[in-house]
Amino acid sequence: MVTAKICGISTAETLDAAIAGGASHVGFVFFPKSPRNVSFEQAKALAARTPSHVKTVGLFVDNEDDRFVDEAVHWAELDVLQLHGNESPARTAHLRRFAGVELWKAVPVRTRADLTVAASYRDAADRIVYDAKPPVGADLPGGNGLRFDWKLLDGFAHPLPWVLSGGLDAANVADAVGITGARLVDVSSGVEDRPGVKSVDKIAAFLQSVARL
Ligand SMILES: O=C(O)c1ccccc1N[C@@H]1O[C@H](COP(=O)(O)O)[C@@H](O)[C@H]1O
Repeated sequence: MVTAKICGISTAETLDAAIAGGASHVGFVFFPKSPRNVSFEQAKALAARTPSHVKTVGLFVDNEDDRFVDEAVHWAELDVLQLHGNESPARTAHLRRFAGVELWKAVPVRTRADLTVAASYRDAADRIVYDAKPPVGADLPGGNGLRFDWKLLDGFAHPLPWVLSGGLDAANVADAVGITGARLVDVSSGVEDRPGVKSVDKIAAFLQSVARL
């Protein structure tokens, strides 16, 4: 069975579409530069609307403020902390202990050599999120709708359970899963009409594609 996370949710309508479509996870972005950024209050209200079988994920990027991360996670009662910046293994391990919830660490991928970084998070994270490495100078380290060469994962000895992300959409997710063997996929841009504006129809179509796998 393949499950899916819909990331960058900021409205009740799109949250409901993700839940109705069978998402296993929904993500809330706490990164002011992102068009999907949400406040503590928004995240708390959305998380409270989410049934317990759907796990809630708070996404942070290079946040130095332990208290901000901890308060966001606990105030909104989130299940998972996703770090999507340049957080070192030591910083990742620290935040995992501090927040006391499951932790996912993003690893940016353009070449096979990039994958070797994942092993350094073996004792620091619970899951690796493979995402496309953004171009130099990009505003966001993720959520850019860019994919990497999925064949790079062929034969790779994953150090931890993992998530496939980067440029997925309803039309390509079957190929992505077929090539990589991913059991959990994560999408943001591919279910939007424009950056930060999620589409109920695209969320439904993506989750239908995943349900057919
Ligand atoms: O979604 C964002 O705005 C975001 C901002 C900063 C870092 C990561 C972000 N999203 C994550 O990026 C990947 C891929 O997204 P996309 O489907 O290619 O748009 C995914 O893990 C999102 O959770």
